[in-house]
Parts: sequence; structure tokens; C-alpha cells
Amino acid sequence: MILALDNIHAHYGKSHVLQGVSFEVGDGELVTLLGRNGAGKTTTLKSIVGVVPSTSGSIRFAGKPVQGLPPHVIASQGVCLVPEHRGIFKLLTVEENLLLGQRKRSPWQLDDVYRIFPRLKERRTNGGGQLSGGEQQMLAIGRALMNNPKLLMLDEPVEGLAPVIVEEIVSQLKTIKAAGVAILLVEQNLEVCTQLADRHCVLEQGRIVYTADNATFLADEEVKDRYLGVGLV
Ligand SMILES: Nc1ncnc2c1ncn2[C@@H]1O[C@H](COP(=O)(O)OP(=O)(O)OP(=O)(O)O)[C@@H](O)[C@H]1O
Repeated sequence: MILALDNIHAHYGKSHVLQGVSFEVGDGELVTLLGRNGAGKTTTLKSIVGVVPSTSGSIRFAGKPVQGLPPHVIASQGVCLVPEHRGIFKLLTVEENLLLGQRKRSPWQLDDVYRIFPRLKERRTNGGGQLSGGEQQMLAIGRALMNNPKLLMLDEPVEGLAPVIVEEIVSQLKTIKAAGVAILLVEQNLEVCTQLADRHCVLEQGRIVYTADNATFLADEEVKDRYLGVGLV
């Protein structure tokens, strides 16, 4: 088990946003966190990396409690969050952005990242601000890989991207998963989720209300309707 959340609560001021979130991610597993807008998906990711402190419950990473530790200490244990807005340094080149994430002992060095993301190699001397949205997303994922994550967390990585770029990112995430990196994915695009995931967890009003493996989820039209308000096309 790489990640285990047990009964996590979190607040923004008086607003009780996470109301007892419990779920697990196994070693090398890809789990999605689904739910309507405002369900608490981003807050859950932020509480795992310690940016939003959880007020009770426990978070264990690779068997060790991480709750309450400062974000940089949690990150150094191998948890990496690629946030929705990607955090690219626009004035640095692609390569400089990647090198910011570099760790000497990481199995992911520049050439490894360039193998998965050939577009980044082509663009390596371009400024981060000159990249398309899809390329920025690839850069954010590439930089996270250089940090040697055991668990990579992605917040809506394909939102607003053209279908051909979405396909490219899906295939790159498959490669990263095949390399043994566990992934926790927050994504509204259910087609992408069901192409990638081993398991799905649905959040509603700050609680996990449904968990199923991918095959069960695909067959369950009711859950999509009830909790997500969408049908799969
Ligand atoms: N910084 C903040 N301060 C106060 N309330 C916040 C803050 N960030 C989020 N919230 C509120 O907390 C709740 C959960 O937000 P969160 O972003 O975790 O949801 P989400 O499931 O990721 O939804 P979305 O897809 O809209 O991002 C929402 O009601 C939101 O308005």
C-alpha cells in the first residue's frame, strides 16, 4: 500500500470541506478521485501533500504517518502533486524547468523524460511561457517525474486540451504507470479515467461514497448518473 487515508477531515475557515475521507492507493496502482464540482477532490490532494492541513484522521505514505509534516518533507518521501495550474516557470526554458525537479538518485533523468515526452525534447530551449497548454502539462508531469515520485498525483491534467493531445497524455501516463509509479488522478473526463484506472473512488460532499474497480464502474450506469451527472459516451 503506497497511500492510505483514514477518516480525513479538513476545513477552510468555518467550512467543513472534507468530512471523513478514507481510501487507499496500492503500489503501482492508478486510482481516480471522481466527483462533482466542489466535492473536495482538489482539497483531498492538497491535504495529502500537507498544503491544506487535515484537522483529524490519518494519512500514511508507504506505511509511515505523514499527516502534520511540512509539505517539503512529505514531497521528499516521494509524493508529487501536479496542480491544476501546472506551476511552470514561464521565463525559464523547458530544460531549466525540468532540471529544477532533478534528483541525483532518481531513475528519471532528462533523457528518460525526453523519451516519454519527445515534444519536450524538441522544445527544450523554448521558454515555458511559449508552450501550448498540452506541452505545459507534459512539462509539469516531466518535472514531477524528475523528483522520483512513488506516487504521482494529477489534478485535471487534460482539462481544456485538444483530443489529439489528450490521447498523447493518456499514452504517456500508461508508460509512467507501467514503470511502476502509482498514480492518483483527479479528472472530469471519464473516458480518460476509464482508459487508465484500476479503480475509482467517488467523492460527494467531502466523503467517499463509492469505490469500484474499473470493470464494475464501467458497467454501473447508475453511479455515473447519481454522483457524476454524466453518462459515458
Ligand atoms: N481556498 C479556499 N477557501 C475557501 N473555500 C474553498 C477554498 N478552496 C476550495 N474551497 C471550497 O471547498 C469546497 C471543495 O473544493 P475543491 O476545490 O476541493 O473541490 P473539487 O472537488 O476539486 O471541485 P472542482 O472540480 O470545482 O475543483 C468547495 O465548496 C470550494 O468552494
